Amino acid sequence: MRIGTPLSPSATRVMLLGSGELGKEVIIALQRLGVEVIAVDRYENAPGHQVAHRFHAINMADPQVLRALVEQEKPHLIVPEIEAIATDELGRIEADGLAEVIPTARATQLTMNREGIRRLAAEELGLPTSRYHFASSLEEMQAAADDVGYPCFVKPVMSSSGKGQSKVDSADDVQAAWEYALSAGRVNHGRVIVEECIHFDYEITLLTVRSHGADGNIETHFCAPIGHRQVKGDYVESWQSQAMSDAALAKAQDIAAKVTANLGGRGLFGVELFVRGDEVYFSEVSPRPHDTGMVTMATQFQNEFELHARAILGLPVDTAMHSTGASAVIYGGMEAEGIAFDGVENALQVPETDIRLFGKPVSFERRRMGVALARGVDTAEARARAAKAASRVNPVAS
Ligand SMILES: Nc1ncnc2c1ncn2[C@@H]1O[C@H](COP(=O)(O)OP(=O)(O)OP(=O)(O)O)[C@@H](O)[C@H]1O
Ligand SMILES: NCC(=O)N[C@@H]1O[C@H](COP(=O)([O-])[O-])[C@@H](O)[C@H]1O
Ligand SMILES: [Mg+2]
Repeated sequence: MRIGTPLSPSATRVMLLGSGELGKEVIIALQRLGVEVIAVDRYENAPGHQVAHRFHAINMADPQVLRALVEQEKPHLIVPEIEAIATDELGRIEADGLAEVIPTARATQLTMNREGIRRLAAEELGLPTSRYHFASSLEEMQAAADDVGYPCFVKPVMSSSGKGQSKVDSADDVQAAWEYALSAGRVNHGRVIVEECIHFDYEITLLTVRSHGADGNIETHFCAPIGHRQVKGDYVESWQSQAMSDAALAKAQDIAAKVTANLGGRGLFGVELFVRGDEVYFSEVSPRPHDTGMVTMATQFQNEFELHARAILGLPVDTAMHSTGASAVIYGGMEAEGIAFDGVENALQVPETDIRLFGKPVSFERRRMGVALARGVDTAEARARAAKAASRVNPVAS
């Protein structure tokens, strides 16, 4: 792959589909390697729009609109950053040789729908997962919940960041969970997954990189496991590395290697796993950088965004850590446009900390607007520092 001067005809051109906080960092990493980047999102002034060579605000779920933009911009690589994209059209774009989809169009199709990735993992690859059923009506969901038992989790088949997800404690809660899934899912698909609750000791994201080795063959590299805590299906803090038994780590890496090998292509994947004792359960996988992986901005020589950029460009990668660290989310805390933040100077008084404010133009109560990063001698110190720094950043209406 040739990397030329950006905007020159010989430069590698990359189109990000989705340009939130994760895409913004990928764009910066790509630009540092001399790549020309076009940032696309559903709204103007998305975080990645603010740092790209060019940007567009389009409905990425509309196949014709997506196709027209790809034909206009002629990217060499398309890098999906969210799930809500016309992935079937990505398949046609790839098949027609218009651009290469990262990691593959098939991977984006399988992972945008929980049914695709869950059936692949559990039924084709035989990986351990929670017991589950899919349901398309309240009656089917009731039967599914009764079968997997209570408590159980209900999620729309197309959703992320916990949207539309409920923990159902008893049969009395089933109807409310069905209605919530239908109303809050990303796309109203009328279909949900009902999952047995795994009573895990801890959960991890295993960042897994598929990249070219010196001999040109694809190699699989693992980052150290990232522990995290979720509230209502959305991450609030993460740390690296999560202590694990050798047996559990080996199982986690084996699961991650199998699922990413099947999805194929090059790039970084976030493999989500639940761990109980030495048992490891596959939960889901993002074929792209992961929100909990923002901690790698404090802990690794090459953070997850740089690893993704390098892997997709066919460059060497190094997943080593230099420090123990943690991340803690900064929320909008209000519904307002163009908010500002007080207290950054107090936050940065906490030793070995840093912050990233994403620059989202509109704030919601629970919208992730930034993240605090911290290092420490151990994960307890790093977590306490990250949480303290995050708590000192106060959103204010401007
Ligand atoms: N079967 C389960 N057993 C126990 N906990 C679960 C189960 N399913 C989900 N959870 C909890 O809810 C969290 C979010 O679930 P999941 O990752 O499926 O949602 P999501 O909407 O895809 O979120 P994201 O896009 O942020 O990954 C998990 O990280 C875990 O803490
Ligand atoms: N769990 C997936 C995830 O964290 N995705 C990240 O959040 C952005 C959307 O944020 P928004 O909903 O605030 O627009 C996405 O663009 C991506 O960066
Ligand atoms: Mg998840």
